[in-house]
Amino acid sequence: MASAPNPSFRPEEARSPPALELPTPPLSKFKVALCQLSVTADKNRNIAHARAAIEKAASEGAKLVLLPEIWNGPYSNDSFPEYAEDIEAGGDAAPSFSMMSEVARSLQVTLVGGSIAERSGNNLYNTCCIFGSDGKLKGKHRKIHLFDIDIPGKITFKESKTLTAGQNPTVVDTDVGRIGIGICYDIRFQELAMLYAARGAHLLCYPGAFNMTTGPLHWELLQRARATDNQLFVATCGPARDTSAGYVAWGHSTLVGPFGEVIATTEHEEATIIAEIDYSLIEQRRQFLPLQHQRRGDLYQLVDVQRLGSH
Ligand SMILES: NC(=O)CC(=O)C(=O)O
Repeated sequence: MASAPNPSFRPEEARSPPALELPTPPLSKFKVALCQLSVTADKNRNIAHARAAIEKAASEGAKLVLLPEIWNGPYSNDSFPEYAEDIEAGGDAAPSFSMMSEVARSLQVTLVGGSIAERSGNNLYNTCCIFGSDGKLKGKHRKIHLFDIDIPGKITFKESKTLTAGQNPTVVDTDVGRIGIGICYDIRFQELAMLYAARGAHLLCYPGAFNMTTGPLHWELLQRARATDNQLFVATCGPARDTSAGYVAWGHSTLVGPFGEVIATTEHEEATIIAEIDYSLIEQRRQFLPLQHQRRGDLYQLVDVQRLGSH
């Protein structure tokens, strides 16, 4: 049955929530590095290894470097407490954190530091630290959606056994644009990506370690969906696959452009992808396909509760 047109519909009021203007970043065309690292049980080795990968990426011209989810130790509930760092205390209590800050400053790169387990009081979080090219902490994203799944005969994992969920979406302004951050399972929640787009993000970064059951079906699909729906860049970075590990990661770190196109990707071995991001493509794609102006805000709305709360 055909429905009657909504007489109160005004296309110009239909964006939900009102999209912010895309800010002009200091750099709008630059190289990004996705460091798909091998991870062992030796934390000191992992830290030195990550540092060497960041240095190599910077020497090849990368201005933005991404690390994988949980890169300083094994991805397991048994390991999270052992490898966790007290980021607020810093220094010896946070050697991974200190290395990232120091290397970002000395190489003058923006660093989306994958994630590490963070200890804060009695809680543990799966936390991504984002450093500016001056080495200062620009933002800290605690994984909002914990990875609790049970696919019988395939994979059961409950991050909530040891981890606490973060409470805040994270958008940071950097030399290389406005970046929205999610960690792995966060990529499954389109509302978060839409919120970041509405807040003017150019790029969404998801450090992630999908697995051998969901990875083949969902990993690339979700990245391309987030990029296509929101018409922005999406970058992901996972650990290299270790088939002897308790949790076997899918790998396949990838950069996707605002038309849903895979710009660069890799398989499951250790690798660093260096690729170019050109933000002028965002405006171009949005002109070709003006989704922001065609949303039916009279029929559905995304509510940004943090922006509502601040008024
Ligand atoms: N490991 C994760 O957080 C997510 C994942 O593997 C999945 O969503 O599948």
